[in-house]
Amino acid sequence: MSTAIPEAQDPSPPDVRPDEVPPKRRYGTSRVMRTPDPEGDARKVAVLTGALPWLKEFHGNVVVVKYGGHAMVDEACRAAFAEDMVFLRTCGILPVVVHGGGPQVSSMLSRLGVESEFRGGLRVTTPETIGVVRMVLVGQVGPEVVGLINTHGPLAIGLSGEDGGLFTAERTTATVAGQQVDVGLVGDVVEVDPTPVTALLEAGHIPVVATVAPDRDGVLHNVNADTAAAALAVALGAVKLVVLTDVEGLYSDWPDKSSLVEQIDAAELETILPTLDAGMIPKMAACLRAVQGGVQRATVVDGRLPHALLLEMFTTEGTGTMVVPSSPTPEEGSA
Ligand SMILES: Nc1ncnc2c1ncn2[C@@H]1O[C@H](COP(=O)(O)OP(=O)(O)O)[C@@H](O)[C@H]1O
Ligand SMILES: CC(=O)N[C@@H](CCC(=O)OP(=O)(O)O)C(=O)O
Repeated sequence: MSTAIPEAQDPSPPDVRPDEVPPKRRYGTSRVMRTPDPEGDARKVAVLTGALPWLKEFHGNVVVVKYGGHAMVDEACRAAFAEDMVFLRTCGILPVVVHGGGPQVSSMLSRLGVESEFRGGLRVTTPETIGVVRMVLVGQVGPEVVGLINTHGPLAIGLSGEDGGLFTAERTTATVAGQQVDVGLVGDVVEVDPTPVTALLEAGHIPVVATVAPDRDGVLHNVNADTAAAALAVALGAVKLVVLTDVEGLYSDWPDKSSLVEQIDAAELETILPTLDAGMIPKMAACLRAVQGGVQRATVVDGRLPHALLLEMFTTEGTGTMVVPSSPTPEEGSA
């Protein structure tokens, strides 16, 4: 008995939408003639082969990407961010997104007639405003980030620190001029149960995490997204934490733009941390926490530049500020 060969159907794979059919090389009658461009070709080949060591290094590993609220404002950048996440996943890397949304929370509070106050980079959060923080992060920004990624196919799934016991928070304070000051219902992450995130990764998804979390008594806390991203990166054994924000990186002499720090080790960062200002405090503290917790690299990258993340991850030069573990002292090195 012969098996009937099904008639040839539309050759496009079913998950490619008609308006997204990638440019194809054509064989047969409709050939597109290329203009010879040996220099251009050599550049393309150099970029592709230059990415190989990084593709090998990151393949099969978790990379936590903190997507800051200030990096979400431009449409082209949002689309590039979504492409980058899908690019990583398609390369066999496991991206986990932890999103912020500070400006979006502030704008909602201001529509409700509430002025935002930050101390040491942390939002002063009251029993009245925590509901607004949850509504904006879990109900608005999270689904928007999921939707952006899912224009490429059903990859992203959103969850928050409340889901599946992901985060347990503990009330924390902010540091202002060396003093600990109260900021209300703001938490640090003291426990992570990564199971809900690893289950999504194993199922081929891109988890998108919003950062509100209950404390041990079930009281909801507002967790800074940089802090949560670092805690999650450590718990997942991520190889890298990438923080997308609205500056080129860390300036040693803020706001002097010529003082961009390309690389800093954990010991140096620990020393300068008390001198930092505003939003950079939780951000750099998070990078420090990540590398001290075993994440090999934590980088702060300018999310206003489309595809800065790809540049950072797949080129030797990288971009932004990279935090690396402290080099061992001579005694430690010889031990
Ligand atoms: N030393 C510094 N280097 C870079 N940026 C700094 C520094 N000190 C303060 N900043 C400010 O921190 C901001 C980033 O923090 P934040 O606004 O909280 O970002 P995000 O919303 O991405 O978390 C920068 O836009 C800049 O205004
Ligand atoms: C305690 C605290 O400050 N929480 C932040 C959570 C969102 C966040 O971190 O957003 P960005 O990453 O965009 O700054 C806030 O309420 O603004």
